[in-house]
Amino acid sequence: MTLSHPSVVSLVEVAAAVIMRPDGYFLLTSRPEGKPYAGHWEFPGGKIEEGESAVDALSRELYEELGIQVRWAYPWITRVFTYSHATVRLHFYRVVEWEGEFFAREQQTLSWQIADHLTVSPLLPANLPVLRALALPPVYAITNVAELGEAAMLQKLEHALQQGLKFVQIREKTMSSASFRWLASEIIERAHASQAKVLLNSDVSLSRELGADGVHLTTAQLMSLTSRPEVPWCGASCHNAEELYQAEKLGLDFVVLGPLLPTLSHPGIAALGWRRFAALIRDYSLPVYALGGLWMSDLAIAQEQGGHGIAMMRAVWGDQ
Ligand SMILES: Nc1nc2c([nH]c(=O)n2[C@@H]2O[C@H](COP(=O)(O)OP(=O)(O)OP(=O)(O)O)[C@@H](O)[C@H]2O)c(=O)[nH]1
Repeated sequence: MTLSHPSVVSLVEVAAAVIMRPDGYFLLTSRPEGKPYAGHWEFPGGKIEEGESAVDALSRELYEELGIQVRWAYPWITRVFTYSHATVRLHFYRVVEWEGEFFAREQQTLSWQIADHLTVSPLLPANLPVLRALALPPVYAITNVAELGEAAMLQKLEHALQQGLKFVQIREKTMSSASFRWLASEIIERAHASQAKVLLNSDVSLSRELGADGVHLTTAQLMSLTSRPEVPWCGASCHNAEELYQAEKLGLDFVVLGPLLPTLSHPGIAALGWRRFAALIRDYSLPVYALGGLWMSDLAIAQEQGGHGIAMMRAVWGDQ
């Protein structure tokens, strides 16, 4: 027998789908008349029934609502949100393969959208951070002037931007302040010309001064801060559950979790491996980049394990 208590708020478990086309567009649907928040835009999905897994609920709902059969979906982020009518825990999945033609079986309106340029509104309030998460690219490149030198670093950056790189962290611990400023300005200018975002490692005020898109916090900064720095985008380096929890508490936009495999930059540090990575981020609310000894070909496995993408310091710059 279950005893209910007035102070215990029941949690409604929901599975929601980011149905992602190869061009980056995803499907939003408008909530039909008669439901709470009718007319608001949401990701297709619905409540998980008793005894049902989240992924089974997702498949069932997408068939009922849209007439498609899910072929490949992986877990992404999980967010809890309190409405006046209920507290919901939304298990977001990215659906990348499906069969069948889309058909609005519940009189909803369908619209394919891209994160940075949404043309429909209003969204369900719980979905605003989800849209921000979707604006984060899958590959996060970390600069490596220490090994490449400045000229080669800039040349490799140009090449990677042409190949579609959209997210860069400038992390140079041994450069003089003047050289660092020069290099950072050059990187920001080139990246912005390609609509790529640039974060500076650790320095909030320099990031603002140089017009970067935000800051990547070191683990020590993450653990000592009591509030999120006021920058457009803010991520942090994490290695364990305690650090992941702190990043969530500060309301950061994403984290990098590693090392996945042993790396040259952090010799002797125990590697997590994919199983531990997946366990640490199960039901986590922020997008997570896997880091440490990875190649571009590891992106698929990182996403299968619930990651948002991969971060790379060496492999991303190639040997061109
Ligand atoms: N499907 C979906 N639900 C969302 C999203 N964001 C969000 O806050 N929710 C909330 O999650 C809950 C899902 O309930 P629902 O009404 O869609 O579920 P359902 O299809 O099983 O409907 P039903 O109540 O008619 O059986 C609602 O409280 C809704 O407000 C979203 O992006 N997609």
